[in-house]
Amino acid sequence: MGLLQLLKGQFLCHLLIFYVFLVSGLLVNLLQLCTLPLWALNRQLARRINCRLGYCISSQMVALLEWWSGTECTLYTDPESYPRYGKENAIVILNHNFEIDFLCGWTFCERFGVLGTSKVMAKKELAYVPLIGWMWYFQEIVFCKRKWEEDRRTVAKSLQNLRDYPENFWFLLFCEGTRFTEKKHKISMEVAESKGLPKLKHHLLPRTKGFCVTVQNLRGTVTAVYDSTLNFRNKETPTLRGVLSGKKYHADLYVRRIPLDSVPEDEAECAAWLHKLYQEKDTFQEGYTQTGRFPGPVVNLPRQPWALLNWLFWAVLVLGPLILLLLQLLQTGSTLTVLCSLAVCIAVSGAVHWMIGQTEINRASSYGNKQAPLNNN
Ligand SMILES: CCCCC/C=C\C/C=C\CCCCCCCC(=O)SCCNC(=O)CCNC(=O)[C@H](O)C(C)(C)COP(=O)(O)OP(=O)(O)OC[C@H]1O[C@@H](n2cnc3c(N)ncnc32)[C@H](O)[C@@H]1OP(=O)(O)O
Ligand SMILES: CCCCCCCCCCCCCCCCCC(=O)OC[C@@H](O)COP(=O)(O)O
Repeated sequence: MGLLQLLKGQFLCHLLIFYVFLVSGLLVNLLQLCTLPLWALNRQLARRINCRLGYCISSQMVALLEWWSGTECTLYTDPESYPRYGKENAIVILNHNFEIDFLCGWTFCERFGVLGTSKVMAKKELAYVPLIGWMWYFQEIVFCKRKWEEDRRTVAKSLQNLRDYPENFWFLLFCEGTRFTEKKHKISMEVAESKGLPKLKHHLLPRTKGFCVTVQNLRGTVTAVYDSTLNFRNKETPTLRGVLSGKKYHADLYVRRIPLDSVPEDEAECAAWLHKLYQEKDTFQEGYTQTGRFPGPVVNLPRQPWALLNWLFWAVLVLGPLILLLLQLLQTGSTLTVLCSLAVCIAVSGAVHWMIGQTEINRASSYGNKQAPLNNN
């Protein structure tokens, strides 16, 4: 094991990385708060500023994946569609099997220049995650409670807000609604059976309402659906803890561009269209498990330096004062101040632990663990 690799596994390094993330994130959240009056005066300018501020936070996690862990992300896609990525508004559909799938999604956003504007339909609970959840509020992320009676109005309203968004954005939908577990898979296949739908091997049965409401509300704003299927080589099961410890993973992503015009307008037809799409996705995953690759050619998409430069900027800004403080503490600090500093370190490491916990599948919600009652409206 090289010295660098040894260093990447050290708790002190993780603490420093998290310190930069935490302090810079809080500063960015504060700046975002300061833009509140601007929303009333010049909404479009406020949105553009918030995209860039949000980028300062999310790109730190991308830098962690690309530069710290050195994870490789390979894109399989049709070279004719490729030039349009990042230059149009799109709905992205992604399978939800991995703890770092959102991070791989962000990496692709970064490479196509839409990281600051990336959007998602996220469960409401994530709005309360410090830094990321607070940042999302200013980035106009669409939150849902996964209770259709309540979501149908609020989700449509949030989607309508995006109709005059000033920059190109990708809107991510995990139509399965929750992360894949064997138990959730078994139950959702019972639902599939009761609806006369073919069984899926690698996906949960997609929830169609969020997709249909998104298409209805963003038609005319979004031009395509990017059907994206993610997997990892050699049956890797990547984790955020692994990434933080410098473990290198190999992600493969297959993207098909589907013009939005070909998605039916009628709700029942739209739902059937989505079910068919997931059956196709399932065959791609099956092919991947058999051959280790997706159909279609590989497009070379090198990592960009911006995420790393952003991290270095914030690291210089917030680590300098910390080092000065620590030196002063060592010279003049009483036992009490040293103990207080230790307590702060313990609190910070507790915060990392809790935030990483949000990404862990074994701490996933119970959503999808039992059949929701059949809904006819
Ligand atoms: C490639 C590049 C990538 C680019 C990345 C771009 C952007 C990145 C940006 C950010 C990255 C950060 C990512 C953060 C991740 C956070 C993600 C989440 O939080 S996922 C969870 C939240 N999102 C969703 O749930 C979306 C999908 N859900 C829906 O669409 C739902 O319909 C809903 C709108 C949320 C409503 O939920 P509800 O529970 O009320 O669902 P339904 O009404 O749909 O449920 C009833 C329906 O489902 C059938 N049913 C019952 N039980 C099950 C079951 N166990 N499994 C499947 N289906 C079930 C039931 O019969 C009803 O069927 P029907 O609709 O036909 O009546
Ligand atoms: C440089 C950065 C260093 C940072 C170190 C640690 C930072 C930790 C940051 C935590 C970020 C939290 C973002 C949460 C995104 C989680 C996405 C996710 O996967 O949500 C799950 C939902 O889709 C479904 O929920 P379930 O029903 O499966 O339950």
